[in-house]
Amino acid sequence: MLVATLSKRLLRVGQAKRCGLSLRSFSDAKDKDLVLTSIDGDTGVATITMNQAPVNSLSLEMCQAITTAIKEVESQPEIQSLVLASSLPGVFCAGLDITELHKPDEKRLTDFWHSFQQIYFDLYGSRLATIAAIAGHAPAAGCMLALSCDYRIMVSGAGSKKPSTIGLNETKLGIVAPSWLGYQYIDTIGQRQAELGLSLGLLHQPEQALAIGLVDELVPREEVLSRAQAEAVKWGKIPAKARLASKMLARKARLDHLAATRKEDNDFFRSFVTNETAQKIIDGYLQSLSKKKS
Ligand SMILES: CCCCC/C=C\CCC/C=C/CC(=O)SCCNC(=O)CCNC(=O)[C@H](O)C(C)(C)COP(=O)(O)OP(=O)(O)OC[C@H]1O[C@@H](n2cnc3c(N)ncnc32)[C@H](O)[C@@H]1OP(=O)(O)O
Repeated sequence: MLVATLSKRLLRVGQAKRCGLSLRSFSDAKDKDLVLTSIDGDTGVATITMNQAPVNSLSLEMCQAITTAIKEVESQPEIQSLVLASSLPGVFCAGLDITELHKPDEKRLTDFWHSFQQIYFDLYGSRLATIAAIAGHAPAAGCMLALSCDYRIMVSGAGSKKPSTIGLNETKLGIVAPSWLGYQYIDTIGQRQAELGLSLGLLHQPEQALAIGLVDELVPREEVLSRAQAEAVKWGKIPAKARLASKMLARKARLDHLAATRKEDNDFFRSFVTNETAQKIIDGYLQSLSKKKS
């Protein structure tokens, strides 16, 4: 459906190359592709679409695929803006893939957290203007992806029986968000709302998320992607160097801090997750997710 809706406006690889662009289009995508990248040939806006059913959870491979896609787009000097979207109806990204944390292999766990940190560097620090098209749930690390963008457009909850939610719900699971993610939250919604949200593990419905500044706009579901792409065109027209310098005013110190403490952060994560108590929590949480289904 998404492919059909968009393909008219997207470049095939050959066309992209003739325009000096060399990204894959949706029409070249294989079902196994974890993310799909396309460029609108008219506007030059790139769209990276997360495509890992059922919930776009961030496995090691998914994190690496997102990073590769961002780097691929960034390597095209003509492209100034990027939309991050999901191909799944109702879910933007369910956060970290919890199965990565369950009885983990230490080496893979280290690589996994490294790849998650890398998304923070690549997306939060991107030279591109980045717009999140949040047409579904975005808990925890899913919220982090949205927070790492410059502008967030979410599906409206009006009239929906089960509105999508966004927020950092880690404490509800008995865990704590890493400090760099916590600071992203504070920097975006302010100290008080972040304290409330983090302490209570709140997942906000769209109207509440808009009220506290966690997202910037709400639109009906069918308009989320097109509205994000239109916003990306607007951001792409701002002089790039000035736009990037302004972004870095707010973000550079945070990025530098994680760069300087990256290994400690990974060591802490690894020792936290492999601890027996955390493993019990993770085990229980995985069971509760599958029980919910049955
Ligand atoms: C939990 C302990 C972690 C310990 C970590 C320790 C240290 C520090 C790290 C701190 C940072 C954490 C950041 C995170 O991102 S933690 C992950 C938080 N994410 C969530 O709590 C979301 C969980 N998922 C949901 O709430 C829902 O799935 C949903 C996103 C609202 C979508 O709902 P729905 O459409 O109804 O889909 P289902 O619930 O039926 O799920 C379908 C399918 O997907 C599996 N699944 C869902 N989420 C995850 C996930 N995050 N990781 C892996 N798998 C997930 C779910 O189990 C179903 O699978 P089956 O079809 O096989 O049953």
